[in-house]
Amino acid sequence: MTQKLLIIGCGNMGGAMLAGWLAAGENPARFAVLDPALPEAPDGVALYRSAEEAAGAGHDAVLLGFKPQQLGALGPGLQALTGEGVSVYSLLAGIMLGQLGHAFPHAAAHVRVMPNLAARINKSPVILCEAGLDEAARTAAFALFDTLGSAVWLGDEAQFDLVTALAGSGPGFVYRFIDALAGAAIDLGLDESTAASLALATVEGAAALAAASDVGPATLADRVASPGGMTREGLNVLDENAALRRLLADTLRATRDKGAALSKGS
Ligand SMILES: NC(=O)C1=CN([C@@H]2O[C@H](COP(=O)(O)OP(=O)(O)OC[C@H]3O[C@@H](n4cnc5c(N)ncnc54)[C@H](O)[C@@H]3O)[C@@H](O)[C@H]2O)C=CC1
Ligand SMILES: O=C(O)[C@@H]1CCC=N1
Repeated sequence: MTQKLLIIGCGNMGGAMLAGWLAAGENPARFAVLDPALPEAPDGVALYRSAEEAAGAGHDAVLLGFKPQQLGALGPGLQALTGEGVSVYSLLAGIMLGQLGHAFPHAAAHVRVMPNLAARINKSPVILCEAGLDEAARTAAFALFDTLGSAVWLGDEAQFDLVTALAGSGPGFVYRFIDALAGAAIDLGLDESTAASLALATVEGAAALAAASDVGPATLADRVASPGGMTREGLNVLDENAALRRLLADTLRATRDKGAALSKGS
């Protein structure tokens, strides 16, 4: 079981995860941060500015939270922090288990971890894919990340970029949808603040209802569309030639394919 986790790069995503763990009641002393630019760490969490300083953290796992493009430059300087007995958890989009193994050859295990920003409120799916964990360590890793929402193991690493597009990048697409919904209402004559608050409240309520419901979103959509009523006219626009689905397929494809480019260093 991970006793102490050193977060290397604690920006938007690493910071959201740390906030989620602390909000769930984890002991701050279980965490330490290595980040040269973070202004301050939460109370009780040690903050180191260099790998040399962080060598005293007493950690048994690291969470890589810097940019994938930095792996080549930063990897060699992190060897002393990723030695025998240390598990490497990586948030680096596109970077494959084999590349992590090559970059950190002495680590006990390598794990790809894909959360999203809702980790901050313990509502993130967290997709996991590993090499080298024994059964007890797998159970402990799952429990650690499940605290941030709902962890799930992915058996086929070839699908990791696709699930990254869906669940890691996904909030970005949902935020665009909220803005587009509000923007469309503004275009049709509603004032800005009414449009923004109604769009957000509608998406929040609809998602919460879908999550609590024993029927799927398609059935719920049909329940919204009263026979002969207004909603069906709008659904028809979204459904014509699978317009929305095709747009989202293009969106996920472009996002997924960037993962392969990142793994090649671009
Ligand atoms: N932002 C998101 O929603 C998600 C991001 N990710 C992954 O998380 C990682 C970080 O992304 P963001 O948090 O968005 O970026 P960010 O730019 O907000 O955070 C990166 C952090 O790395 C730190 N850093 C830079 N150089 C460093 C060094 N030499 N040593 C230690 N730390 C260093 C920066 O100071 C910064 O705090 C990326 O690999 C990304 O693929 C994964 C899932 C979702
Ligand atoms: O945009 C990115 O590359 C990262 C990965 C998933 C969400 N943010």
